[in-house]
Amino acid sequence: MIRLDTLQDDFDKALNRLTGWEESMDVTVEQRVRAILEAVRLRGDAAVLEYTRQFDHLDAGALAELSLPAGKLQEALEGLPAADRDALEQAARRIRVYHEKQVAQSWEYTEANGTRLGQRVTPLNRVGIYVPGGKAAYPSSVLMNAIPARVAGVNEIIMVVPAPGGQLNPLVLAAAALAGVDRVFTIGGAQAVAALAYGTESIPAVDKIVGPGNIYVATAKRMVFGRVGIDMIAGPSEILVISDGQTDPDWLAMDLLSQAEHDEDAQSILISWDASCLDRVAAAVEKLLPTLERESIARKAWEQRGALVRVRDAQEACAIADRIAPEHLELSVEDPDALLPKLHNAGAIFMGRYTAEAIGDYVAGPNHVLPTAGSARFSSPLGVYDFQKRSSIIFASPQGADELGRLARRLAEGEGLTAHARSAAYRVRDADGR
Ligand SMILES: NC(=O)c1ccc[n+]([C@@H]2O[C@H](COP(=O)([O-])OP(=O)(O)OC[C@H]3O[C@@H](n4cnc5c(N)ncnc54)[C@H](O)[C@@H]3O)[C@@H](O)[C@H]2O)c1
Ligand SMILES: N[C@H](CO)Cc1c[nH]c[nH+]1
Ligand SMILES: [Zn+2]
Repeated sequence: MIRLDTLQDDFDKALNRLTGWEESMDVTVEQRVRAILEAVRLRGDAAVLEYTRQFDHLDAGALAELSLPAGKLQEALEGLPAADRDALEQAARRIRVYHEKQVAQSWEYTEANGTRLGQRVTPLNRVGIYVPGGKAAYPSSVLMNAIPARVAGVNEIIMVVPAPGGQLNPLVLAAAALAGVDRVFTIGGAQAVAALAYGTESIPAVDKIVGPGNIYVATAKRMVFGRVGIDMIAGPSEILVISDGQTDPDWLAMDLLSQAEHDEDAQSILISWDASCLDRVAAAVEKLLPTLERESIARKAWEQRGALVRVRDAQEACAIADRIAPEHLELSVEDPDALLPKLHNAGAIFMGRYTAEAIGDYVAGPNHVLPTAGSARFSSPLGVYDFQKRSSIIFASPQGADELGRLARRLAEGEGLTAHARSAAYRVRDADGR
């Protein structure tokens, strides 16, 4: 963990070192991912099987063996303890209700000359959803990925999830049944992203890949963008807490650790203008770390990428948070609404002391697939809009063709594009279509 103070001389440099980790990222990650993508592109199923053996210690003779039949998903749902099923169903319902508000509708308007202009919204045809599974199982990510896709009306949802050593949490399968996933392959990492992007003998290429993952997954998605759509860079988790020093330090420490326990690459930052708050939370983190099941992951993340930042006031805290653009931003202060107008860059904002980031991870309703690594400056949470696309609609009446054709011809001539000018002019009354 690093301690920073905005009053120190090298504050800017230190903050950049802390958060600009993509630039300092081991170049071998990029090289390794590139090699995996290329192997899958050229050798399809065989390469996917090799990497699955290597990274997930899962041996299969053919990729078909890594495809889960729908019956198995339903069986998992029916076999859940009642309390688990109830929690999953309540989460699914809340996520669906929230996302239904995001549905965009087609629209159209008509001009006086009969020209009609509009935008047609249609769902994507086939999407790939990545559900992480290397260090932990994420049934919640199944719901967060698949429900907005279903709400948008996507035709086919193909899910990939690694099953290290062949182990798969039944909640993951049950969530897939509940959310209406069409096909599941137990593959993960860059090889799964490549299979979805390029297609293999057994896995059809998709139109877009969405979902969170570790640095290998996030890098692979970035590299296949263009060949397929992607939602965003949703890499290792991040939390930034702004505290006024009045929240129980154990609460704050556990909020920081909740994201640290995801991954050694996760990031947890606390910002406060109350120096004693930083000390109390630092002590609470040390006290609570040994109580975690995933202590070693959380400790590594806290040691490598954790930070306690002292600022002069709330205004400065917001300016720094905006600069970091964290995935999750907790405003653990008396009046979070007063800070909101000063904040622009964050995947999700958790308002007030009682709003633990963890409820957003599971049940609040908004999506937990969120931009990381500063990409909240230009990306949004995963949503129904990621699964819808828009086509412009243009209908010209004879009178509209006449009026707009004259203008278009003029502008086309200005560009020296004769065919454009004549194409428009053919529909202009009394024009000779020169
Ligand atoms: N930003 C978000 O919205 C969000 C949401 C949920 C989870 N997450 C993040 O998702 C991640 C989940 O990570 P995970 O590791 O548990 O699961 P994962 O499924 O993302 O990664 C596991 C895969 O990584 C690949 N891999 C591991 N080591 C490798 C190596 N040395 N070389 C090449 N490939 C390798 C393997 O193929 C393996 O199948 C965490 O970082 C978590 O913080 C982010
Ligand atoms: N915090 C993660 C997003 O960074 C989502 C998650 C799923 N399960 C627990 N947490
Ligand atoms: Zn989490």
